[in-house]
Amino acid sequence: MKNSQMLQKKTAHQIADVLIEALPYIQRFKDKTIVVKFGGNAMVDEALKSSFARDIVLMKLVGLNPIVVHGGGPQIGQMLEKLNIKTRFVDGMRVTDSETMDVVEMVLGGLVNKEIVSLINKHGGKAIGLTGKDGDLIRARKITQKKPSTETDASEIIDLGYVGEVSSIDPAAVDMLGHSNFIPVIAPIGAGEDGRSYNINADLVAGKIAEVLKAEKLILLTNTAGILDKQGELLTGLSLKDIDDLIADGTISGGMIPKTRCATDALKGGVHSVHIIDGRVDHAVLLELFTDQGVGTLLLSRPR
Ligand SMILES: Nc1ncnc2c1ncn2[C@@H]1O[C@H](COP(=O)(O)OP(=O)(O)O)[C@@H](O)[C@H]1O
Ligand SMILES: CC(=O)N[C@@H](CCC(=O)OP(=O)(O)O)C(=O)O
Repeated sequence: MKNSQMLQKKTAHQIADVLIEALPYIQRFKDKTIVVKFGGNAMVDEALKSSFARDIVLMKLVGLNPIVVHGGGPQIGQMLEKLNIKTRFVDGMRVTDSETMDVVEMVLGGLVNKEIVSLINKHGGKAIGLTGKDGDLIRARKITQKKPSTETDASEIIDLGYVGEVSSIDPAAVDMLGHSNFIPVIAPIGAGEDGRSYNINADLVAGKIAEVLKAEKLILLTNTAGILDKQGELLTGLSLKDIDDLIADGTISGGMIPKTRCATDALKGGVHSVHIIDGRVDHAVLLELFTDQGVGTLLLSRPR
């Protein structure tokens, strides 16, 4: 046999090995709901966006029920900059006045949502984009943030404007789509009791949706290898108690705070596992779901 033929044969066998490695995972997760949050920072590279979209299409084709929730923080930031509107964050939350809210709704519900929908469709899926307003999916309530150092001082309450948390989810629309041929793609905007739109951190929305849909897994893609310790080393497995300790000692900060808070809420609400994984890695979602190695940080309600 020629060298090139031998090489081809080896590659074919390697492909077969990979497929067989995936088989027990495909069987285990068949018909299970997997909520995947696609983060703004993991969303800036064209090739990665395309590999993400293909992962989602493959998940659906092999019988899983993927639900995509997306962010778009960097994209909102770019648009605000173009429009000369200043922006700032408090503990990972964007302070959102009425003008900023209009931009958030246009960018998340328009540009970003439709881009992801188009990419999934381009790769053979049938995605349907929703904001929390569609089908009355997400009701929001305004949140206020206290300055951590002066928790008892009422004058230190910071008004974040139109920033919300999820007050309720009506999963009917997502359930209907997910259990048919469609892949729901959700932008994190909620409707307030006052009829206004509220800007909700996408991780919080993903966590609540996972909880309400009784998802098997919640996968949060981000722009780091996972949760890192103070030396920058990846923490591969964490329990609820570990997370509390890491927030208290400042190891987890900034945008990682809402991410881990939503993870703990989801775990307490019955989601089996939460994975914080590196969205900068090609096919990160498939690696997590269908290979023995797993990637990133696995969060479980109790230590293993
Ligand atoms: N312990 C930690 N491990 C990893 N990242 C952390 C940690 N603490 C804070 N961060 C910050 O959190 C960021 C991820 O949050 P964020 O930027 O909101 O992500 P995304 O846009 O993907 O939702 C990381 O890029 C990092 O700067
Ligand atoms: C309240 C709040 O901060 N909302 C976020 C919503 C988008 C988001 O969460 O995007 P990422 O997942 O890309 O960070 C924002 O305005 O940036």
